[in-house]
Amino acid sequence: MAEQHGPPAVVFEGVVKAYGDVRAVDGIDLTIHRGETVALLGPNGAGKSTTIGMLLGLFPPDEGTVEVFGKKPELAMRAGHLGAMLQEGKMIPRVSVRELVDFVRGTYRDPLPLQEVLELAELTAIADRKVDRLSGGQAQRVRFALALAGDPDLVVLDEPTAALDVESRRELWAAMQRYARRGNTVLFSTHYLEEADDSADRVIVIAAGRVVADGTTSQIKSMVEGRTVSFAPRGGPSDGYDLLPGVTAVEFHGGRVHLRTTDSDRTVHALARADAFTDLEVSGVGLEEAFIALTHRARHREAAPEGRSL
Ligand SMILES: Nc1ncnc2c1ncn2[C@@H]1O[C@H](COP(=O)(O)OP(=O)(O)OP(=O)(O)O)[C@@H](O)[C@H]1O
Repeated sequence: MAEQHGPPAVVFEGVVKAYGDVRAVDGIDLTIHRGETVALLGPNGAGKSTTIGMLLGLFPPDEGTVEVFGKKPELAMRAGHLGAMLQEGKMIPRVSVRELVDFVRGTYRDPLPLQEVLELAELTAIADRKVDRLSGGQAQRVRFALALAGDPDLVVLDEPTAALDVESRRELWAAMQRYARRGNTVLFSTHYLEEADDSADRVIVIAAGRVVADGTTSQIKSMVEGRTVSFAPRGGPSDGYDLLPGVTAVEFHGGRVHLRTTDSDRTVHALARADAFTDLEVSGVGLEEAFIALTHRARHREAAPEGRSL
């Protein structure tokens, strides 16, 4: 992480945004420090785009405050601190990559040199090509170049690799990492833990409008790895599931006990010795299950802050 001078890159405090009855963002607090590369990870409809929209000052929160480098987002945007690459965004046809990038540079007070933008976004070789003749991956790198043109301190990318093939993803991430290595701050949203793992220092997991986990990729991965052992407890749930070998989390839903475990063999052996179950199932923990479990846990903590004892 770069040395900290001045206010953090991003601060959200108690931020809420609702669309009718849907609380798209439901009380988010977070701080992103200068120089961090942060992934906002979450399933469809988690609230990632709404969070990013408020961060860019596209619309205000209903409650709470958002600050970017200590300023309101609109002011940070106007001062050239922020560059954005959003999900949609048509490009003007019939101009070359170089002309388009140069045109957008011209709208900023203190832009990056043209060659530097083209190099950072790996566009030098295709600078003379018309923008309506590009592959999906190349067009996405042009959008990335446009986000960098004003030499922003923070660049925000909303699902930048959606609909890209593997090679185009790799090229876009390489471009993003080159920019981050200059000491800039990067925030991107994604559905994929692998992308976060390859490119981010930190992962903020959002589900149902809340931050449900925040840590390094290895911390987040350890929540996702392992297996779930679930069963109907014989004679009703009892105490001490959390003391079984390998068990890292215990949840109750649908009349069943769900144990997250790092060693399902030993967990199942211990349960069998205690003759504690019927209808046992062992399954891997995918990202979707991890999101659900994390969301469930966040809600549970809120409903019973002292936690449920077994
Ligand atoms: N303009 C809108 N009007 C009504 N509901 C909206 C609007 N924008 C978002 N929502 C709802 O708010 C919730 C959060 O949506 P958001 O787009 O922020 O999620 P997301 O995490 O970015 O999802 P995705 O990964 O699918 O882009 C969803 O339930 C969505 O349907």
